Amino acid sequence: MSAIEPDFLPPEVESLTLGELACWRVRTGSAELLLARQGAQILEYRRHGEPPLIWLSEQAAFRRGEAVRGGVPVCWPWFGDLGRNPAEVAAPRPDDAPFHGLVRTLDWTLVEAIADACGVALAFELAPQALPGWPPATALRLAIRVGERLELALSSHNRGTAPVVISQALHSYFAVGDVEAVRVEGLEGCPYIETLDGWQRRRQDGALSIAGETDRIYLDLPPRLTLVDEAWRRRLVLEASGSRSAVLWNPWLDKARRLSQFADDAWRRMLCIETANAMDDVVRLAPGARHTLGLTLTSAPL
Ligand SMILES: O=P(O)(O)OC[C@H]1O[C@H](O)[C@H](O)[C@@H](O)[C@@H]1O
Repeated sequence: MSAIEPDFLPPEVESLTLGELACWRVRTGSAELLLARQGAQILEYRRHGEPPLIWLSEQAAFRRGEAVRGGVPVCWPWFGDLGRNPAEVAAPRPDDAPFHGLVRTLDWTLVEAIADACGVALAFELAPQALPGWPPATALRLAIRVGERLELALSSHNRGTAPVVISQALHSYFAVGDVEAVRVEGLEGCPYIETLDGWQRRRQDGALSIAGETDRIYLDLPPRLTLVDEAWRRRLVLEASGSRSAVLWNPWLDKARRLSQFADDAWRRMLCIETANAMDDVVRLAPGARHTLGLTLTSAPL
């Protein structure tokens, strides 16, 4: 695994520094992507002449050791509170287990940046030994393809001799015109865990509208979810692979005031739909096995 030297980046990829973070801006004929080395975190994605698809907080702080609010933080090798995960995920438990795992604040290595007629392909890697306190030898690679659409593929490869169980998420913050005028289709009839009411198991009735704080883990999902945005007259289509679960999150008014890097009224402009492997959908990797969590994002006018 060797890092790409800045001189070998294609002209579509520009290095820049935002606050304390090394970043890249990728410009293709159809879209622009901003991303940080820390966490291999996508910060923003927009197609030319359109509002952003992936939201970046107006109060984003670009600090070392802290995930940037917005974009697509990678949650791995556990999602959320480790203590809430199935016991098999919690097995190699570090003493101080941060929320959303270990990798969103580490520096990944950019190992690939290739431009072609359709866009730009990038890949980041994180070596197994990068995770002190978490012994399983599991290598991570995040492949990103940016152009007319955005494609993400997060691969976990168990290079050790013991099985590894992980939970994870591509914690995508989607930009919306007005969260009170969106609905999410594809969840109908699916079971979910209502984390705001004792982690009870419930079942979704109809499409989901957002009318208050929302923090749910949906299970048994179909591959396609659609975010219908009436205010911006567009639909975002999320095609997941290697995943049957997703976390739907909006902090609403009260939690917005408690969140870091988040304006009091920013809840109205975002909705997280986090393509995941969570709870019943955790990933079991036998020695030598590999799993890829994928998301393809497209959008079309309503
Ligand atoms: O503030 P963070 O650690 O980035 O977490 C932000 C959010 O992530 C997920 O969506 C969780 O389900 C939420 O409960 C949490 O508030």
